[in-house]
Amino acid sequence: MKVHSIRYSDLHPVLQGKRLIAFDLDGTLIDSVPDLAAAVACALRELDLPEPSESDVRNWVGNGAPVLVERALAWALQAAPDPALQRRGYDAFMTYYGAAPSVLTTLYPGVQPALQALHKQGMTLVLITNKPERFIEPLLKHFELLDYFTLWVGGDSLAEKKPSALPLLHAAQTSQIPPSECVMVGDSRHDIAAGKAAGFTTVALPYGYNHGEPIEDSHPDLVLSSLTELLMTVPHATRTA
Ligand SMILES: O=C(O)COP(=O)(O)O
Ligand SMILES: [Mg+2]
Repeated sequence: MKVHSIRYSDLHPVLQGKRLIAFDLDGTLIDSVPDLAAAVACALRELDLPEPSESDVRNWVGNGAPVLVERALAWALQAAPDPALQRRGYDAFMTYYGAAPSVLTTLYPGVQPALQALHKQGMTLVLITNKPERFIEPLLKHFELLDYFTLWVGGDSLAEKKPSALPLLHAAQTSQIPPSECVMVGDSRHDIAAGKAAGFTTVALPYGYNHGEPIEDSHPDLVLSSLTELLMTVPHATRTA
């Protein structure tokens, strides 16, 4: 038996029979913590409170902006913030972050070519983040990714956010693709929990923000080291006798 020819498949086997891929944003496509941390620090300074470090903020990202601000205030006060202070902190954070959401933020390696290739393959790509909706479009535009996505959902777009299945089911339903043909790709336990609850296949990336825990603990279907592995070239040996 000898190897007659080699063909290369463009897609990872986990994408076999799949038509929709839902991507998380923070910690999956973009390393946004430097800008988030800068905005949190400015907001706390405005309230005459101590400023957390970037690595503190890294552990607080994942449950949306209100919870990020609440965690920062609780850290600074060593107690839960009252609603009035939470409101002031949130408003200040939103103003500072809105003014500079992509100054220090970078795209993770391989993201652009992976999205471009998946889009070219005819995959429906959607974005599901817990970040407030108003920041999504400017960020996708800044990184020239907007055209790859047919739909985006923010943490404040619907009645529930990840780990709820709701935003994922909304994306599947809007795209008229059954959950069994959908994949959730993300960096945090909330992405994996939401994906499982929605009946999506789950793919995790270990380089983002997961509250300091290994993403393997959430038991995703697959862990990849970068998005380019979704396009892993697999040699197929066609054998002849
Ligand atoms: O804003 C957050 O808390 C996290 O956003 P993500 O869902 O894109 O990771
Ligand atoms: Mg994330």
